[in-house]
Parts: sequence; C-alpha cells; structure tokens
Amino acid sequence: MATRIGITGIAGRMGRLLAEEVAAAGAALAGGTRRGEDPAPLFAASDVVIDFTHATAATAHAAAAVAAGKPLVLGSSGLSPAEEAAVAKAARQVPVVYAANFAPGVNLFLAIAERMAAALPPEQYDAEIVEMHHRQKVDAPSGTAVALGRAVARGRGTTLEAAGIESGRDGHTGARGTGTIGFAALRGGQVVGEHTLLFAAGSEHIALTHRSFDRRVYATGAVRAALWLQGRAPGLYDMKHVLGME
Ligand SMILES: NC(=O)C1=CN([C@@H]2O[C@H](COP(=O)(O)OP(=O)(O)OC[C@H]3O[C@@H](n4cnc5c(N)ncnc54)[C@H](OP(=O)(O)O)[C@@H]3O)[C@@H](O)[C@H]2O)C=CC1
Ligand SMILES: O=C(O)C1=N[C@H](C(=O)O)C[C@H](O)C1
Repeated sequence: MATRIGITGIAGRMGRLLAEEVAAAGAALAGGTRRGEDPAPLFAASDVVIDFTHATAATAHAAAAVAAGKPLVLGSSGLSPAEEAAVAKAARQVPVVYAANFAPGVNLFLAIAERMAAALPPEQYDAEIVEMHHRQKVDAPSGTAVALGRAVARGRGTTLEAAGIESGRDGHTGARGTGTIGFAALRGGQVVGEHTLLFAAGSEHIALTHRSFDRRVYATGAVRAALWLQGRAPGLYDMKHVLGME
C-alpha cells in the first residue's frame, strides 16, 4: 500500500508543490490542512505528515504527531528556542526530520562550511552570511542562514550563541567583534533562496554561494524525507541523515 502523506498548510507555496511531489513519488495524499484547522484528523489519516507552515505552528503540529503516534517532517523556519525544544521533546516519542533546507546542495554546503570554519582561524577570518529571498518571506535571517552560522560555530568548536551574532548592522555599531558571525538578509522580488558564506581576512576572501532556482527542490527533498521516516525509531533527524551524509 502506498505511504499516506498528509500536508499541513497545503494551500501555501510549499504546500501546493508538496502535494504534486507526493503524487510524483507514487505516495498517496492523505489530505491537508489550512490555517486555523484542527490538525488531529489529518495526523490520524496519515502515515507521515509534512509541515511547511509557520514557526508558531510547530509546537502544535509536533504535539499532534505525538498524540497520533505519527512521524513528522518539519521545514518551517524561524523557530524560537522554546519551539525548537518542543520539537526535540516530541522527537523522543516519534521520529522527526527537522531541516532548515531540504535541497541536497545546501546540505553539502553545511558540511563544507563546518570544515572551512575549522581550517580558518577566527582571529584572522571574519565569517559573514548573506541571504536573499522573495519579498513574501516573513522571517530573517533565514533558517538556512542560521544553520550555516551554527555550522561555522561548530567548526570553530563553539556555539552560535557563544560566538556572538552580528545581525542587521545599522547606525553606530562599533567595530566588528573578533570571532562573531555576521548575518545580512536581503528581501526582494521572487528570489527562491540564495545563501553566501564569506570568510574575509586582511589579504584574502573566500566565499561559497548556493542558489535555488525552483522551490520544488525543497518539496522533492521533504517527500524523500517522509518516505525515509517510515519504520524509523523515534529521534530528531536532519536532512544529512536522509541523504546518508552522516
Ligand atoms: N526547510 C526548507 O527547505 C524550506 C522551508 N520553508 C519554510 O516553510 C514555511 C512556509 O513557506 P511558504 O510555503 O513559502 O509559505 P506560505 O506563506 O506560502 O505558506 C504557508 C502556509 O501555511 C499556512 N499557515 C500559516 N500559519 C499557520 C499556522 N499558524 N498554522 C497552520 N497553518 C499556517 C498558511 O495559511 P494561509 O494561506 O491561511 O496564510 C499557508 O497555507 C516557511 O517557514 C519557510 O521559511 C520554505 C521553503 C523551504
Ligand atoms: O521561505 C523560504 O522561501 C525559504 N525558507 C528556508 C529558510 O528559511 O532557509 C529555506 C529556503 O531558503 C527557502
């Protein structure tokens, strides 16, 4: 029997593409919800649910996954520490793939970012992350930019919070802090998603850029993650697990 996949926020930009990719993968669309609807019936009718809606919905959707005993693929960005903690708690009872970006190239980028950061001393190389997205995006910096920042911090043997964040500089900011990680977010037009990680030293710069031209790449990855979750033990997984990049 085909895997039944449910989609929260099915009328959204990602929701519509996810429905197409469920069919393309030979799975069955169990149904979808719109904003304000009770997610419980969808979780009950699904083998796995994919959630690309909004950060503020993540806690309720994680709770619905636990109540129904169903795996969850979570792609929403901009989650607060409390919302991420709620997802991690749910993942003790059901398997969850939570990824900032479901594009394979970005997940390779994250791995390379960590290695670059480990090789380039923070006293000499300032790490700056620049992202650009479509004018409708409601959170900044993007989830992917935050994931890149976390990868750089990991490579440097620290955390993003401990390294220090310089985001959205404006006015009399003072000089850049050594070892901090900088973020800049651009919004305009219909840019699907662009991320650049720059290491800037006195005598050289090295930059890596990823560009998505079609958000279908995220939908394909999320459906792949949903199918990969079938039969998994409870736990908090990432796209690198789905792609076998661990
Ligand atoms: N991890 C990844 O690879 C990717 C992540 N994303 C993330 O996915 C999310 C959705 O993006 P996108 O599809 O472009 O956004 P859209 O605004 O196009 O779609 C979001 C959908 O979710 C619904 N929704 C909004 N808030 C809630 C809520 N509180 N509860 C239930 N449903 C809700 C909306 O309903 P309504 O229409 O009524 O507002 C809408 O149908 C964003 O957080 C985005 O950053 C996007 C692409 C890739
Ligand atoms: O909102 C988007 O569109 C995207 N959101 C994700 C993010 O915040 O990183 C992934 C991708 O960049 C598109």
